[in-house]
Amino acid sequence: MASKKLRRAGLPQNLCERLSRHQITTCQDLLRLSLLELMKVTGQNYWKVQKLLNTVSQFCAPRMQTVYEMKRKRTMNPSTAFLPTTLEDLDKILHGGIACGSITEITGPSGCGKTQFCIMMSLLATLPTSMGGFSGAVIYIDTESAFSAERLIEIAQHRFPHYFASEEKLISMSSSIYLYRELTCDGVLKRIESLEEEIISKNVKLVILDSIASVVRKEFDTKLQGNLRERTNLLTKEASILKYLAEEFSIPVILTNQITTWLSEGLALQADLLSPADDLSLSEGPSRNGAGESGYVTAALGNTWSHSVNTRLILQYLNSQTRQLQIAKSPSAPFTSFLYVIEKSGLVLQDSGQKDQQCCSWEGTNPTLQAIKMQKESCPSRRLFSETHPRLLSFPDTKDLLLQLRIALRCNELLFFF
Ligand SMILES: Nc1ncnc2c1ncn2[C@@H]1O[C@H](COP(=O)(O)OP(=O)(O)OP(=O)(O)O)[C@@H](O)[C@H]1O
Repeated sequence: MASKKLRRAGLPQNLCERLSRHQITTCQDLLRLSLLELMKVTGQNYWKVQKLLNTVSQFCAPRMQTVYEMKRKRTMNPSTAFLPTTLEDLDKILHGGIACGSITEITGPSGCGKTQFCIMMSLLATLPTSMGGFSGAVIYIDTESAFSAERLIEIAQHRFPHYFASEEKLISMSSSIYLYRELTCDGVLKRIESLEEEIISKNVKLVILDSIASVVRKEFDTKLQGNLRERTNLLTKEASILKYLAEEFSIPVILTNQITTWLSEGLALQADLLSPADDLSLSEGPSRNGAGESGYVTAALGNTWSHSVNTRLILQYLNSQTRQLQIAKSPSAPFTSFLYVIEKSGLVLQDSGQKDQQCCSWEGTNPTLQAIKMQKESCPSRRLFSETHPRLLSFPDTKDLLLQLRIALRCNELLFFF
């Protein structure tokens, strides 16, 4: 990764200092220079500069490893491969919890518990290894000013009442969570770019970005020409840095995302404006299944972004109390869903009697249809958006429909409207 700091490449200290006086601090800065320029800034001869270039190139080139090495590392130290969520059944299906070395996205409508999940995970990462934690620090990038220190303490005291009985433990836990409030895209990118050194110096074992979508959606109106490309470039850059950090330090990276409702003909409505009472079904991927379903809810930020995340967990409402957690995308776990509630101790899965856990094979099935089918089966009383709002979807002019829908939502007059 070219943004790696030269100081980490094993170059002599005096050379690093000399280069930094010329604003050359990363591999990228150095590799951009010609041999002649390098000879000038380093004061070294042609051969030494050639050697320097080789060292730096090798340092930032991606390293190859065999599957055997990968497997051996995980077998030798299985507790470092996953961060347990302490939601037992979920951990079992995920082979131990949130995977290290990759990006996990938590997506869902507003208020369904994404931030609660992140706060809970940040607490869990600080726990000692004997309790399933990573005994490390956490970097929490908050783009919505949603993080609550009081809530963190409440979850800690109710989830682990014995361990957090003393104030000392609470202080130690809360001092290992480093919170950054970044309210602009530029701020988020700069923060992500500067994480490498912090991860090393603070012994960081988990990075959380809550949420990736909010700043991006605020700043990029994708209806304007060129904005979509710029937004995709930014997201791809952020994803690639976060993936690099996850892999390089073998830590989990958790991001939250919002949802978008797609109506027919590609018109999108930001569904995070909607409340649970609006009873929108949430499915992963497009639900145009030929049955005339022209409205669906999906994770925001588009298709390219969807490919950037390794694991996607969807949180959604079933009713005002009970919610559903779905493993919607995972390289190693099947599509599964669980029921959960949010309590003082954070997210709690419903007991096995009420648990809504179903596994299915993806082979030979359309994942979208499978998701919709499972959702219908798991809660027959809930119906798809297109079923509950047939008149809405047969509205002749989609632009007009969208306008009316937005007005109805703002005026809280959905019932009247329908
Ligand atoms: N102390 C608590 N006890 C029980 N439930 C709580 C408590 N605090 C918050 N909640 C629940 O958590 C919900 C808020 O969840 P959260 O803040 O994680 O939403 P979110 O998915 O991050 O939403 P957004 O996308 O708008 O940020 C509340 O609606 C409430 O149901």
